[in-house]
Amino acid sequence: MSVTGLRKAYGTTVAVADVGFDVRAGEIFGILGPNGAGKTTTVESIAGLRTPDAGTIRVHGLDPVRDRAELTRLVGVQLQESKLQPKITVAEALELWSAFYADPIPSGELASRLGLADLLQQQFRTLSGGQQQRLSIALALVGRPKVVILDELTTGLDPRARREVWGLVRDVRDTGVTVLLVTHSMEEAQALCDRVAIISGGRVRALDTPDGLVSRAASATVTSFRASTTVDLEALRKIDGVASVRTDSGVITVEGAEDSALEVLSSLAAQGVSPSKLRVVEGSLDTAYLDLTADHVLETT
Ligand SMILES: Nc1ncnc2c1ncn2[C@@H]1O[C@H](COP(=O)(O)OP(=O)(O)OP(=O)(O)O)[C@@H](O)[C@H]1O
Repeated sequence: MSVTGLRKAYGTTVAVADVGFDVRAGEIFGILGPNGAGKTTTVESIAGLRTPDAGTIRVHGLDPVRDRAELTRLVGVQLQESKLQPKITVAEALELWSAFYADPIPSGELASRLGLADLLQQQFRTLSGGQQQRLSIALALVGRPKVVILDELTTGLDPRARREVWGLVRDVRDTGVTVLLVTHSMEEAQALCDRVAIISGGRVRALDTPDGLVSRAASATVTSFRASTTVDLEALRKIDGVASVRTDSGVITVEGAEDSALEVLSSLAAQGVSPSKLRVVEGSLDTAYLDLTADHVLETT
């Protein structure tokens, strides 16, 4: 799947200014970004649900606008907050969706794959958040798609239900389906995605593996320690690659590039300071994300 030069404005608001990326077959590709970044507009354009103003999208060679009918057979979509009729049962929803496809996955098989077998007669309104999400993934998979689009899949789920849903998404990927996942959650992107595009202000700001994004960020390494003697914090701030130095309740924390910890330790040695409770940890996607999405606002036409 490839997206090049995608642009979409609503009136004077430019939701997507210029977005491009390639998604490899069989990967979980994450689209991460703050509210209003243009994520939903991007994936709904890929699904053929919105018409871009400019740009080229190809999904297995198909143009989502021109080849809409064929595309719907190839792409399964679970859209943001997809709500079904409250009284529809799980079995009825699976049957209804199956009717759209020539060769659907049999309902019983799909229900047991997604842990819905005991819930078939239950009405949608009585399902828990996690069960509703499992059903929405099932509905996205009914037509044996090659690509599934999942938009804010685990928003509002408790930690156990989120992990369960993540396991299901990995299972889907492991059957060869390409997964395009929109998320706000750094933790989700780090746990689940093979590669992540960070979108902000309608543009791709970075695209890499989660680990690659962390190591590229200004705060790839976080070094913290206590010291019984005074530390020259200015000397630490001047070290090449150090992004920030702060003190909180006697703990000094230095964030910096990947190799900054060694430099920090040698500066402490030169100052005659021996640190205690020394910790050196890898920065998280959280800090990388904040570095990469700082201060981007949407453009206007
Ligand atoms: N149908 C629409 N009509 C008018 N403006 C829209 C429409 N859809 C989106 N927008 C605007 O376009 C911008 C991008 O919205 P979009 O939903 O694509 O972002 P998002 O990254 O998915 O946000 P969120 O994380 O909040 O869902 C926002 O400013 C939004 O208000």
